[in-house]
Amino acid sequence: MLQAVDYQNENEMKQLLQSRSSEIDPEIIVQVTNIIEQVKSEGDQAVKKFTQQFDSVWLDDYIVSQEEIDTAVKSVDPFLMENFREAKQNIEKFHIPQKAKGFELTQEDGVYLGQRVLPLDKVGIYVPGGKAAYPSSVLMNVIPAKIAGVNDIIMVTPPDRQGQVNPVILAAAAVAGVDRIYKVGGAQAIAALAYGTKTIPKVDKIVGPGNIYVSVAKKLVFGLVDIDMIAGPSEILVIADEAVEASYAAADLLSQAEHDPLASSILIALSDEKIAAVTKEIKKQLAELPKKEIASASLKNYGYSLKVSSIEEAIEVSNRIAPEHLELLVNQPKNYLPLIKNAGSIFLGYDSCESIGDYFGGTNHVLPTNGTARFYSSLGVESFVKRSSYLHWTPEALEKHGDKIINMALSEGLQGHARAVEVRRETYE
Ligand SMILES: NC(=O)c1ccc[n+]([C@@H]2O[C@H](COP(=O)([O-])OP(=O)(O)OC[C@H]3O[C@@H](n4cnc5c(N)ncnc54)[C@H](O)[C@@H]3O)[C@@H](O)[C@H]2O)c1
Ligand SMILES: N[C@H](CO)Cc1c[nH]c[nH+]1
Ligand SMILES: [Zn+2]
Repeated sequence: MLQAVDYQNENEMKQLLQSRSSEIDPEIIVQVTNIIEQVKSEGDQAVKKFTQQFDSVWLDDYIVSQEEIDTAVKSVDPFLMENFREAKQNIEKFHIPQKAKGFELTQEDGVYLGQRVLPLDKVGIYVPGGKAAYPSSVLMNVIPAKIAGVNDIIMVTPPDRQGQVNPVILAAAAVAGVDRIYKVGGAQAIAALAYGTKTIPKVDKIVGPGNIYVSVAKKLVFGLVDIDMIAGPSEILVIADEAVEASYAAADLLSQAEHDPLASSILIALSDEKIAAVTKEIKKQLAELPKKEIASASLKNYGYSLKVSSIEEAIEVSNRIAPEHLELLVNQPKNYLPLIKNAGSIFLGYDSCESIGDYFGGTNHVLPTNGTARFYSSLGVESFVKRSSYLHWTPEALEKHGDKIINMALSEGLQGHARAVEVRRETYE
């Protein structure tokens, strides 16, 4: 159920670290490139053609109307609508302080220079269709964009065979404040957002998870537009001390395993007894899960247990793995926070299960996976802004420092750069 790994054995650790990184099938790259090229040249016609081919529905008009949104909102359980609104408030509270401010420096001789922080104008949000519709992901993607001040938030999501979008997704989009919604999914949706069609505007950045066709398309259009990250299957690493209830650790490991057969769940504990108790609990709880086939496939392939001799050692191992979610189910968890270097989001203490962060706590659940927490951060307000710098110089400053600029330009053989300073200085008398 959980494969035991000896973390002091370099080969076993290496295998654990590499176990899910896989090459992309070249045939998929060719197929997605072809879809992108056709959307680029044929626009809406190609979008409709691919929607018919892959989603089995022809749509003359693929804009979601206000009426469809209103009907969806009315159809959703009022308590769930309340939950969305309260979650929104919590997500806003956490994300508002992320707003970066610009600055300006004033120097001698009337020189000033500064940096502005500007929101992106248009952002495309991909919301997966398929079996698992996550309205919580709509909130997590849209709310930071709103706080950043993005002008136009455009959501794309595949239609079902009747040409409809899941009402819960539309309701979450209404709560979050999406500006427009289109019924299109897959690589054709990404291409439409990157190049624009008569119906869909070209955006500056595309965010949101999706299947392999969506991920490959995002990689291929990166550069023409920005993208957030390639969010892979979910991961959780639980560090359990001797005091934690085995049922807590087991439930939390299963909570991510139920997402995907490729999800990864790792338990690090201080004794064989604790590992055995958690494993026993996993078996018990698994039997009661509706998604038991997915969870057990995930645990079979990517479920691991490691025994260490201290919490500090557990954190060292976790830093090497750089998990998407790290739970510290230990006494006095905050004492260990300074030791954690690589983790997408950290959950501190026995009562802080990861699902709080998935839905309601306020932190973002769009997080780096597959070891990329070493260098990527979670989605946030900063994902939806850009920085722009400015500078003002005066004749006094150029008189004083012009020689240095000329000298540096000439050292690079760039006469033209030097000249731009010289022509000005020649006019100062
Ligand atoms: N990290 C997260 O927060 C998070 C949240 C939700 C979902 N996900 C992931 O997103 C993915 C959702 O996948 P999905 O398939 O259910 O929905 P999706 O919306 O990503 O993909 C559906 C689209 O794929 C396209 N497609 C399907 N088969 C194709 C084919 N053979 N060739 C070309 N295009 C094809 C279709 O156009 C269809 O509209 C899953 O991998 C899931 O784990 C991640
Ligand atoms: N845990 C997922 C990200 O890894 C996000 C999610 C959405 N709904 C439930 N969970
Ligand atoms: Zn989750």
